[in-house]
Amino acid sequence: MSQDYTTLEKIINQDPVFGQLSFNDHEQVVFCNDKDTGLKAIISIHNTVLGPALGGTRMWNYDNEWSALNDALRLSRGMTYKSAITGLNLGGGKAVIIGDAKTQKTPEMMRKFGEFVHSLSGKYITAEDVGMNTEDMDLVREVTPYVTGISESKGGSGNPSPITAYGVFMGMKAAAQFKYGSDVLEDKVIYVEGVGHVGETLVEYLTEEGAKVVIADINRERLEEVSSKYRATIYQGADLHSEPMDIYAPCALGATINDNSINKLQAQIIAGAANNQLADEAKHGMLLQQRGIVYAPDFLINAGGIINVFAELEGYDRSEIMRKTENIYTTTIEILKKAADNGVTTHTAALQIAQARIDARRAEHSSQSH
Ligand SMILES: NC(=O)c1ccc[n+]([C@@H]2O[C@H](COP(=O)([O-])OP(=O)(O)OC[C@H]3O[C@@H](n4cnc5c(N)ncnc54)[C@H](O)[C@@H]3O)[C@@H](O)[C@H]2O)c1
Repeated sequence: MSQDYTTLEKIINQDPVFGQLSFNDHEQVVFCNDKDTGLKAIISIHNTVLGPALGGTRMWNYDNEWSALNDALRLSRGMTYKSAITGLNLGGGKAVIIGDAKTQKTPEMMRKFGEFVHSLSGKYITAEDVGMNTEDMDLVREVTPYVTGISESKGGSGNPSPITAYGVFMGMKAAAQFKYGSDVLEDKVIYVEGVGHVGETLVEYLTEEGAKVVIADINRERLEEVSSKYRATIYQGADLHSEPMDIYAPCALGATINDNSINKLQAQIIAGAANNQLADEAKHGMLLQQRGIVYAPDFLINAGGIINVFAELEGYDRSEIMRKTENIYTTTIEILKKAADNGVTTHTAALQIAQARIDARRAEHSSQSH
């Protein structure tokens, strides 16, 4: 069941914190408030069984605080499974800052946020997400070592988005191999929704391969820029999800596969970078399965970025990062097959593998402590 957190009555009638549906065994949630800088942030630590909770910080002008909390909870849970399925020794965490990244973000705010991250002593390690860039992470680095995705000039690995895009491209090709028996994307009509850091590089890969790429974004400047660079067609209509297409690549925010969009979708494959694409994992995953639409699980195919920032912690080796990211192709094929063989949704198949790894590590920990 998807959660409706938009009416006050519904919020009051549910237990407003631990009882809400996005709360799913999260270990710790930290509310960060600083009047001087205007910082209002939520750090959500979902799980640290496999290692410290690593996940980016998103700055977004949320409709309300409830919506921000839900985003943090859902995103941090996704990070747990992303790292687990990718074989990284990391837990899942994520932070959100409430506000407009264009007009409200200041260096003072970023440093203050860094102090809150530091107060968790490494249990949570941050990075960039929507509304953040490497310069912001450099500011956080001034006050805490628990940050990744800092500039190359400062010893970091820089912007992880191109690697994320490469992983999404690999996942998309794997889904095409599974669906069409060929992973060649030439002439496929592919809609990329959101041409920000990841979307743009994905468009580059797709146009290089000769796909017919259509792009959509709420930011007109981005559209013009990406369109002129890669000769991608700008979507002019008002209802992208109902357009005839082969592949839909959600690369903006989450939950675009929802009650409104799902029955209109004409794509045969969904493969994109956005986190939490399914508004309701069980229900919408099942509907996609019933409609024969191959859904490449988001947390599996968008793991390139976390592979990249993890390498920053472990010692940066670009060729190893690219190899691990390329491996998303093989893992995606395995998961799509597993889902088909077992009659479960692709999301469930991926989740089961990730959960098994966490459970095994938890069992190891508890046997060691007895
Ligand atoms: N950057 C990474 O390495 C990385 C890694 C894993 C997952 N992701 C996820 O991928 C997605 C994109 O990340 P990014 O770093 O490219 O972010 P970004 O902020 O650079 O780009 C997002 C783009 O989406 C556009 N957008 C927002 N709402 C939209 C809407 N309703 N319709 C169309 N366009 C819309 C924005 O204008 C922007 O251009 C996010 O969901 C993020 O969480 C990113």
